[in-house]
Amino acid sequence: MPTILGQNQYGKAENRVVRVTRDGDTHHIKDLNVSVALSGEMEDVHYSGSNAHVLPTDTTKNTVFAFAKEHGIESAEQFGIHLARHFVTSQEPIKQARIRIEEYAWDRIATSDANSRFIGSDEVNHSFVRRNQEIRTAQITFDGEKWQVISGLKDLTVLNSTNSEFWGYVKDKYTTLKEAYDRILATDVSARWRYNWTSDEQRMPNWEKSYEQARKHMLHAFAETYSLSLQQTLYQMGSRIINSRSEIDEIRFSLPNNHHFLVDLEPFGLKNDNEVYFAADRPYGLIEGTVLRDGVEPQIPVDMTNL
Ligand SMILES: O=c1[nH]c(=O)c2[nH]c(=O)[nH]c2[nH]1
Repeated sequence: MPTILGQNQYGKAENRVVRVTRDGDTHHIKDLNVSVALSGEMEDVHYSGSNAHVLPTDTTKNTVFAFAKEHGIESAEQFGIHLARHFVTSQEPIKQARIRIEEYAWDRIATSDANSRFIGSDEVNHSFVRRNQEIRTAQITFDGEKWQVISGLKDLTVLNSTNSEFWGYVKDKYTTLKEAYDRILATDVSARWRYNWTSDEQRMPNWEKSYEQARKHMLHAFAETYSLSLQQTLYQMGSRIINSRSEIDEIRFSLPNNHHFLVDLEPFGLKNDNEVYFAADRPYGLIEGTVLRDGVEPQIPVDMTNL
């Protein structure tokens, strides 16, 4: 049977680059995991083994580290833009570059009481503690003309200990769930949002500010929504971001419902007045959805877990 080559891409995955910027005694760090995927005129290497069009994956790795020195890392998005532009414009056979980045945030360690970090007086200039689990993500794609930037975060764990209900749902012969009028609502937010910045002609968003603001709106909407379902909360979080940030047109969420079940303490003669819960880790409800600015076409993939 004759065969032909289909979609293909190559590059170095998971380049772990840590960039220290020294401002006198005060150091700043950016900690990234950068994956490069290049595609273009790569038929020959697959069909005949000719490497004439192949920039080695080893070189793509070196470029990541060299660019960390040469350009610094202002933001994950800006760093990805430098890299994508470089690969597409410097190598004729390369027609598209996709850069995926995870960023791990670090906080400064404060050496006196906990409040000092707000005052800033006792922060150690060069000692950091990794910020819980939350990971920032960015995917930058460039085809020589058009940009697509999808930023996001994952593992942002949030919980409301009240203001959440779930009732009025469909009941069939397999339904045992009791209606809840005051429950815990908890999830690990995974979100990806797409910028409407697509060309060098447009003014580039301030990536750091935009990330902070998107995260803030998401958290505020989670906290402020009196929730009748996680689906409703998802939509509130998404629409708050779209309505507040003109540079973002689309946002997709994947929200596990981290169930907290009230423990029956009757056998011990104790009343459980919404105080003691069993935090189940699986199975979990998985609520996913996209919120779009009216009139725009969705572009974030339905299964965005690899982004
Ligand atoms: O917020 C919820 N949405 C659901 O669709 C659902 N289904 C369920 O069993 N519990 C919940 N909670």
